[in-house]
Amino acid sequence: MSADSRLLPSYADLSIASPAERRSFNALVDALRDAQEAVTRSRPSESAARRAAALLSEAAELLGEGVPDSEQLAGRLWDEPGRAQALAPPLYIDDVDGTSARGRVTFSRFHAGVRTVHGGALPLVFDEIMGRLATTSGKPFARTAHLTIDYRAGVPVDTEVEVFARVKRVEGRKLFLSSELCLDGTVLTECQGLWVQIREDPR
Ligand SMILES: CCCCC/C=C\C/C=C\C/C=C\C/C=C\CCCC(=O)SCCNC(=O)CCNC(=O)[C@H](O)C(C)(C)COP(=O)(O)OP(=O)(O)OC[C@H]1O[C@@H](n2cnc3c(N)ncnc32)[C@H](O)[C@@H]1OP(=O)(O)O
Repeated sequence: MSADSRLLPSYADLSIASPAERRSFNALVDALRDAQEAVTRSRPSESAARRAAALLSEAAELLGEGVPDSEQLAGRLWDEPGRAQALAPPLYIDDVDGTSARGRVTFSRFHAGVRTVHGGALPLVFDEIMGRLATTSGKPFARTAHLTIDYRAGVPVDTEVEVFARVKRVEGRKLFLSSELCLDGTVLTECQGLWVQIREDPR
């Protein structure tokens, strides 16, 4: 995937990894997501569960202790869905300008509560798209200060839904944003958020 700088936060650093390193790391994160989903969907025999656990442990051992967080790639591959970290659902951000953002996400059973998406998984997507909107187009680094979620209807798994976000108003360092997750034009979940631009960039 080629980076579109308009979609990236002002402080995004794409030079953190070479294209080959980015591709191979992203493939690893995809495989991790697949493993999360496969474990969630499975009801393995005792021996299959033990064998799968051994393979996953072997992968963790291969990766070792890791690097300091200032050098990790997870969460920093800005042009990859979900920034190449496996906690949040893979959000594709299609468009961001100074005042609005638009994306798509498909939740899977890994993120499900009872049949519909878990209420704790939805804020991951809102925080991600509003966080991106709060920090693109030359805006300084800002942190989430407050989120309010309204769950209007259950969000289905294995179904692509659209996510929209906009800046409602700016008061000094405070950015008030709103966002909603929609299926076929119906709002399923909505979120109001406050981002505060921090006084000093800690990174
Ligand atoms: C999903 C897993 C991801 C794993 C990723 C791995 C690696 C990542 C690597 C790089 C990632 C980089 C970017 C990530 C991109 C997106 C992430 C989304 C962003 C976040 O996920 S970030 C984490 C969660 N976030 C926090 O960790 C914030 C903790 N907190 C603070 O850091 C401070 O609290 C702060 C800075 C918020 C304010 O502190 P401060 O000292 O600068 O300002 P102060 O307190 O003076 O407030 C100034 C004015 O805001 C009002 N105000 C403040 N708080 C309010 C509240 N809660 N409700 C209502 N009003 C509030 C005051 O009332 C005052 O208003 P007024 O000026 O009118 O009086």
